[in-house]
Amino acid sequence: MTPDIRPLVAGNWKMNGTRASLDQIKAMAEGVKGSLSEKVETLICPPATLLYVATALCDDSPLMIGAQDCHQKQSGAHTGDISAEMIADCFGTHVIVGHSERRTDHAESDVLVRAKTEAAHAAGLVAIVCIGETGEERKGGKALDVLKRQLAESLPDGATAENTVIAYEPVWAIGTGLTPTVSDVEEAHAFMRSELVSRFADAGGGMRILYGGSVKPGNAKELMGVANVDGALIGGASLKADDFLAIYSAYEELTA
Ligand SMILES: O=C[C@H](O)COP(=O)(O)O
Repeated sequence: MTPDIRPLVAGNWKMNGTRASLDQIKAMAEGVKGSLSEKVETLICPPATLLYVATALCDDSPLMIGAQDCHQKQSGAHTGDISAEMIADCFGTHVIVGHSERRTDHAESDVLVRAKTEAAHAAGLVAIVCIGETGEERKGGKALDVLKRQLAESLPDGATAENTVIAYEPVWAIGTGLTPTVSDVEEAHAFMRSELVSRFADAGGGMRILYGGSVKPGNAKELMGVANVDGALIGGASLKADDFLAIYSAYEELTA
């Protein structure tokens, strides 16, 4: 955690979820209604097909709804894509950009991620910008170099603590059940914080830096308690309300 930064517990449903899964969002929306929500923000990013109906379900809940990607342009001939404006039009508040699965499956570069981040900002959305090294890069001692490059090239100059969240997701930890050691997480987050402060000054000091990669109810308290870890970006464990709420509840003790 970082003093004075309100953590964000965010779920990324990836290509999972149909209308039948809306019950889980309903349960999450109810489950986050207590007083902890004043200290910790929550967000679920379902597939785009569920975005509009999911935001309607969260009308009277602090649970926010976001999207998993956006196109860098406002509109036009881009079959299959959705724009940041469309997400805002569905009452989405956030959009994930540069997830490693997008970088790999769709060859997305840092330059493109930066353009998508700018598009998100222009539409009034918070961009959750994902970065992280591969297993090979970590083994080769290059993890921090990769983070430095991705931060420098994926973030636009207009990034602020209000419009941008960083999500550090070591690629080798995603969906594998593996997590970095606490000291590796601490080192990576301290490094990202110093990079952000050196480029964005106070805004960099206030930007949230989430950890993502095999976050579960069983390891949430330990990971979320690390210095400069300002929340989580959760994949598999965000599909079920019980797991998501158990991770969120780790903050009961952390913020006590
Ligand atoms: O966006 C979420 C991450 O890719 C983490 O996924 P995971 O929690 O299933 O490892």
